[in-house]
Amino acid sequence: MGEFVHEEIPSTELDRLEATYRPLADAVRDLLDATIRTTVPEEQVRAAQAEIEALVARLRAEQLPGPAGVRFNSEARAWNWGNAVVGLRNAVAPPLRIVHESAGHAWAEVELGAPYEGPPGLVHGGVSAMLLDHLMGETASAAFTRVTFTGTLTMTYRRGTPLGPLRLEARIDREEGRKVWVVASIGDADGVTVEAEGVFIVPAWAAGEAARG
Ligand SMILES: CCCCCCCCCC(=O)SCCNC(=O)CCNC(=O)[C@H](O)C(C)(C)COP(=O)(O)OP(=O)(O)OC[C@H]1O[C@@H](n2cnc3c(N)ncnc32)[C@H](O)[C@@H]1OP(=O)(O)O
Repeated sequence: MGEFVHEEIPSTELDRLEATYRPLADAVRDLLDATIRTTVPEEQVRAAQAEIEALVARLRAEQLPGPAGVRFNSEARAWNWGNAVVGLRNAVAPPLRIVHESAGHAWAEVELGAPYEGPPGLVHGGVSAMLLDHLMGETASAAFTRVTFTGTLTMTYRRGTPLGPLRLEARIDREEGRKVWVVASIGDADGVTVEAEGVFIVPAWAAGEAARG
């Protein structure tokens, strides 16, 4: 596993960098959607592909050796720009903007479009699980006061989740030692579509205990 890296970038500088990268990722998100939905003639597709390949080469002129990782500074600011769910620089991430209502209760509102489709017009079940997994993990981590990893995640798909505006909600149900049970849901305007229950675990290494053999 990679590490949580301490990197001393001042928060004001992070704000500036985020203002630089957010519109870039938003433009690439739009590109994902356009790639799925375009009906322009074939020669236009080939011309667009060549321009995209040139842009990729320009961006790759200087880049990190691997994934973005999770970083934090001494001002208690953490950033995970590549994260699959909340990553500001990850065009695959919606990205989810999570509100920590209190330690142990979080929610997010998101609009999912064509890149998240599974059954026609509906959110892919794996995408629902991915979004809830992350929201539940952050919730179990009690607004970043501890590290938890998903141990077991159980999904119940009550009805199809339509693409479009959705609300996700998660709460800590109970705790026992290093185990944290979290319940969560996704809903549309007509009510709940997906429910989830998960056991999130503060790993032995993060709790300062020796892992059991
Ligand atoms: C602050 C940052 C916030 C960011 C939030 C991000 C959210 C993202 C959520 C994720 O997607 S995390 C990635 C997916 N999950 C993983 O990759 C986890 C991989 N597995 C592990 O790292 C370890 O197996 C794990 C941390 C889950 C447990 O390792 P430990 O060595 O700490 O467990 P240990 O064997 O000591 O067991 C501790 C307790 O947990 C129980 N347990 C262990 N593994 C379990 C499991 N998989 N499911 C349910 N319970 C489990 C175990 O029975 C025991 O219960 P008891 O205390 O009652 O005896």
